[in-house]
Amino acid sequence: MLLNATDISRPLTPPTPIAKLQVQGITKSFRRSRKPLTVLDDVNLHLSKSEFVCIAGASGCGKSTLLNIIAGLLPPCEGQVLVDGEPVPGPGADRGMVFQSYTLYPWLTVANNVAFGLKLRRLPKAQMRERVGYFLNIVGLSAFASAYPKELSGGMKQRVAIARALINGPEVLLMDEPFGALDAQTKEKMQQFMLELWEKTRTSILMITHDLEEAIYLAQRVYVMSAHPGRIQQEIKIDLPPERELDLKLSPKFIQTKRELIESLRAVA
Ligand SMILES: Nc1ncnc2c1ncn2[C@@H]1O[C@H](COP(=O)(O)OP(=O)(O)OP(=O)(O)O)[C@@H](O)[C@H]1O
Repeated sequence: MLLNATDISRPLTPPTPIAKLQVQGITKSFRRSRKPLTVLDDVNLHLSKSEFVCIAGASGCGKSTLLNIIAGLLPPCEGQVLVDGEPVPGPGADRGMVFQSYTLYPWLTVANNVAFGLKLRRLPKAQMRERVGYFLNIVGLSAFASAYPKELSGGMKQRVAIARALINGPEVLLMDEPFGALDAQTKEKMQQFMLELWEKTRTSILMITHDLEEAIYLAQRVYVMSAHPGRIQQEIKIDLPPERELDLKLSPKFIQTKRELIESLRAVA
């Protein structure tokens, strides 16, 4: 279902009474050649509890900038980010982040990479071991606890990064093109893995992707961003069953949804 943005200064779908994540009026400018460049202009969106939402948009429209602001890694010029109705002043354990590039520490084992955030929180060792074991099991890497990142495939590295983000019990998992560097087959496996993970954990997930099929396959809603400046232009509700197998990608409804999304992206190009 395609919702047109008649007034982009307002959120397209009103958030549930208290959204898990709310982005209100975010504007961001950078200085380029001594002139201000507005990259994001009055961006509003929300993520409900246990929802999986994707953001799609042309390269350079400000998706990563937006996600970095939500993560608290960049300050906005205007606007605010709220988690459970509370404004967040900077980075926090309530928002876990997974980046496109592999960000594991090469000198640490898989288990120690996953445990890294917990070590900063000085949890007791036994509790730490138990939590690491639990999340390694969730991402299917129990057998690789003692391996080093160089011994892992790209998909396995991203599963470690996801476990590392989840172990801190974030309210929201933020993912910036996490499978962008993977080959098509591994990517499909990771998409299935993400759906299984989401079913198991019901974590609220906000994910950026260039891949329209990926967005439709994974998300319940897709925000389409326009560029120069970056704005939320449209919101597409993905009206597909919650249980999704790969064959769904060949169904008429999936193809129709993809067509809507392509047209939506063309309209904002
Ligand atoms: N620190 C910075 N200083 C100046 N300009 C920046 C900075 N960071 C991002 N930009 C500019 O902001 C715009 C948006 O960049 P951003 O990386 O957020 O886009 P994107 O939609 O994530 O792109 P892609 O899909 O290619 O990753 C680009 O024009 C980029 O050059």
